[in-house]
Order: sequence, then structure tokens, then C-alpha cells
Amino acid sequence: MLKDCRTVWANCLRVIKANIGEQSFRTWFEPIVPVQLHNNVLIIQVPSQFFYEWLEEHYVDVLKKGIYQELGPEGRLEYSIVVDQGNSQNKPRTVNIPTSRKAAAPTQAASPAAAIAASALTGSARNVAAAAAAPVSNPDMLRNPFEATKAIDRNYVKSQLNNTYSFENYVEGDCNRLARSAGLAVANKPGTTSFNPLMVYGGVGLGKTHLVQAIGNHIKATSPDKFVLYVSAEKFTNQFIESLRNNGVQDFANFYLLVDILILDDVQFLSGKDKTQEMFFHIFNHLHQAGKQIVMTSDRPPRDLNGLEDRLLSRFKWGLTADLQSPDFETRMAIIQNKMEQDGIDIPPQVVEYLAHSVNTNVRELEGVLISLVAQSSLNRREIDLEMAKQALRHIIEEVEAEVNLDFIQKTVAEYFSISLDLLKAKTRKKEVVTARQVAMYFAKEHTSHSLKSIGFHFGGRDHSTVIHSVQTVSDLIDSDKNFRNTIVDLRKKFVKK
Ligand SMILES: Nc1ncnc2c1ncn2[C@@H]1O[C@H](COP(=O)(O)OP(=O)(O)OP(=O)(O)O)[C@@H](O)[C@H]1O
Repeated sequence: MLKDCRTVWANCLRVIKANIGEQSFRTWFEPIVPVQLHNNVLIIQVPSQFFYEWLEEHYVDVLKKGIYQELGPEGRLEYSIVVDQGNSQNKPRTVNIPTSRKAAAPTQAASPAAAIAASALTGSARNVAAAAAAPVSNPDMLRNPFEATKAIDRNYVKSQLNNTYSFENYVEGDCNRLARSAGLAVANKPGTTSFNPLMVYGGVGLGKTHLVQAIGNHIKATSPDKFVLYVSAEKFTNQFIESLRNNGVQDFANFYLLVDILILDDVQFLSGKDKTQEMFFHIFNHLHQAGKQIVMTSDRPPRDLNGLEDRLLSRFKWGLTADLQSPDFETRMAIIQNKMEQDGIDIPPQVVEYLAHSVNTNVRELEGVLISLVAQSSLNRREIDLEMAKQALRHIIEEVEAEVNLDFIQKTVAEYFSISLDLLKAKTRKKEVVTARQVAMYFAKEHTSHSLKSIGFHFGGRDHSTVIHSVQTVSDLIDSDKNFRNTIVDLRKKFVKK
């Protein structure tokens, strides 16, 4: 009797179902569509390259068993798949790939750990010439994640969002404007903006985790049906290693494939971890192709992520890469005020200003200083005042003041000449303001590594020739005007390390 592909596949499924877990069956076999049976070759359609690779790695034995039972020893299996071309410009195409092994009497199933270790993911299948056809997709493939997590090792959901991180308490400044607004766009329309993946990078303690957690919290609050997962790259790696050890790689992948918004923190941690990168690469492809949102952080720009595979790095560039810089004086002030409000701390304005001037390294340090000051105050039962702040922060301040920065110079010079900071940077040509501005530029050139162009920019957007002129004028006045020389000597003391 002539068999048709649907009957053969239905019978194969029966064999498969009896041999694997229900969750795995639903995730990996229900989305498959039988398309053709010809000369003992059964062609099945799968939704993606990753899907095909996963089947070949993890279920080839059970597939062989089914085919053998239905079509005998000469039976063959071929996959019709959507090939990821590794380039967002190219549309996916469908290719037919024969299974790596021919149907045979079933053998002992290889352990998933062994399979992944001997990974055939980069095998010849990738190079098979593509035959153009319509892409295949099956939206049912992603099941209700919460249902799935019941069946899957609960360890995977342990690292989660901290709801104290929000956009509301993430202070905006020049240092983070692009990253913050891209984050907000992603949070409002996950998976549908061109910021996918969104990669946020920046130095230690500048707010990467806060920002990406705010994205996750926002999505959770506005779309409770979405499965948002925040995980550090370190945790991801440990879970993966653990899954290898426990023969639980399928469960690991099953779990991650169900995520709607994947937030991977500190992606630089994957450097040099080839197998983990490979797993992440496939999860990334699958989620991206299914229109799911991916958000990542890194302590450096993608081009400096040595030890990460090129194919992964090239995918990071598909979306948007936004950096976080150290906050400027005004942003530091706002961050302190925000923190005071949040924690109900009361600190006099001049102390706030002093802190914002003195701690200009990173936000975490700024917060740390604030906490230690509050602790000192409560231990000594004393109101926080400038003296106490100076005393408490002596070590940090000394360190920081050793590096005189532009903010500090501008503020000190403005104070010395009794004019406002705004006026110092304004367009006005009033004589006393011009002199103060020229002096401040002179010290900026002397004490910072800013270029002439950058100095001009920080003084109300002036060009570099204005800075050259200012420095020259001040030098001439030092030579010709004794009073002016004394002013400079006086001021210079404030910028020299004691
Ligand atoms: N713009 C900001 N507004 C308010 N708080 C901020 C801002 N940036 C950072 N913070 C706070 O600073 C602290 C450090 O931030 P976070 O942990 O997000 O930094 P990170 O860049 O992820 O650091 P690491 O490099 O160590 O992972 C957090 O308490 C965070 O809430």
C-alpha cells in the first residue's frame, strides 16, 4: 500500500512521543509539517536553521527510530528549513537538507551533553545551496512560557528583575540620553523597533544594569503576558554548564526559546567561552527571527569584545549600540537629589554640590559616598554639614581633586570672579565676564587633557581659535599686569595638588 507523508509522519510522531518528554515533544515536534514522501525520503518542514540543528543534535536517534519503523532501513529524512543568511538584509530562504544519518535500527541515544560537545552545528549543512522558496514560520511554536517553566528546571528563572530599577528613577543627562531614549522605545514596543538587539555599553557603575532592568520592569508592568527574562551572562554560562552536566541541554534551550524579552547583562563574560557562545548564538537567532526583543550590556564597545565570535559580534550590530558616559556635574547633582528624595535623606544644598563636584568617577561611588555620609551622621547623631562631608570623604576627595576637571575649573573661576556659571559660558562680551572666561579657558588648557575644540565646546560652544586667543591673552596679561599675575597665582593654588 502506498503511504503518504502525513501518515508516515503521524506514525513517526507516535514513536517519538513515546520516547521523549511532553514539553520537548510540544516544542520540537508539534511545529513540524510533513511536506513530501518520495522514494523512501520523507521531507519535513521546520521553522528555522536552529530548529533543524537542534533536532539533528538532540533527537536524531529518536527520529531514526521512527523512520526505521515506518520506512525500513532504506528510509531517509530531509529537512526543509528557513536558512539564516547571517545578514539582516537577506530574507530567509528554504533549503532541503538530508539528515546526517540514514534510518537505521535504533541505537542507544547519545547523551545531549555528548552531542553538544561534539557539536555538528557548524557542519556541512550550513553550506548547502539554497533553493528559493517562501519562508516557513509557525507562531504556535512558542508556548505559554509560564506553563513551560513549570515543567522546566526552575533554576532558570532565579535570576530576575529587581523592581527598584525604573525609568522614573533613572536620571537623564547628556551622558545617557541616547541609551535611555532607545531603552524607552524598546520598552514601549519590544521587538518591533529597529533597536533589536539593543546593546548598552559603558564603564563600571554607570547605570547599565539599572537601565536594562528598567526596560524589563516597564515591559512587565505594561504587558504582563510577556515573558521577560533578565540574566547575567555569568549566570547564563553557569546554567548552561550545569545543563551539560545533567543532560539537560534541551531543557535549557527550551526554556530560553520561550522568552519574549531576553536581557543579558555583562555579555563580555562570554569571551573565550566558545560552547556557551554557540548556544547563545542559536538562541539569539531564534528569538530575533521570531520578533522577540534582545537587550544586552557590555563593559566595552562591541569592537573591543575580544574573544567573542565574529558571527555573534556581527549580530550585535543589527540593532543599536548606545554608550553610557560618566555623568557631568549637573547630572551628578540630579542623581544625588533623586537619591535623597527616594531614600528620604536631607542634606544641605552646599554639601550636595560639594559631593557632586568631588565624586566624579561613577554613579555607584557617588551613591556609596552618600550612604556612608548618612551612616556617619546617624552614628554620631549629628546633622550632615560641609565639615562632616569633607572629613568623611577625605580620602576620596583627595584622590579626585588630584585630577582637576573642567567642571571644577569653571566653578572655581566663576566663584572667584563672583559671576554665575551660566554667565561664564554665555555669549556676553562684558569685560569682567570675558576676563573670567579667558582665565577659566587658560586653566582648562593647563590642567586638563581636553582638546582646544573640546574646551571651546564646554564654554558655550565656542571654537578652538577663541580658546587659543584666550590662552594667549592671559599669558600676555601675566607678563604685563602685576595685579592680574597675582590673581592667577592665587587661583592656581586651588588647582594644584597639595
Ligand atoms: N542615571 C542614573 N540615575 C539614577 N541612578 C543611577 C543612574 N546611573 C546609575 N545609577 C545607579 O548607580 C548604581 C550603579 O548602577 P548599575 O549597577 O546599573 O551600573 P553598571 O553600569 O551596571 O555597573 P557594572 O559595570 O558594575 O555592572 C545603581 O544603584 C544605579 O541605580
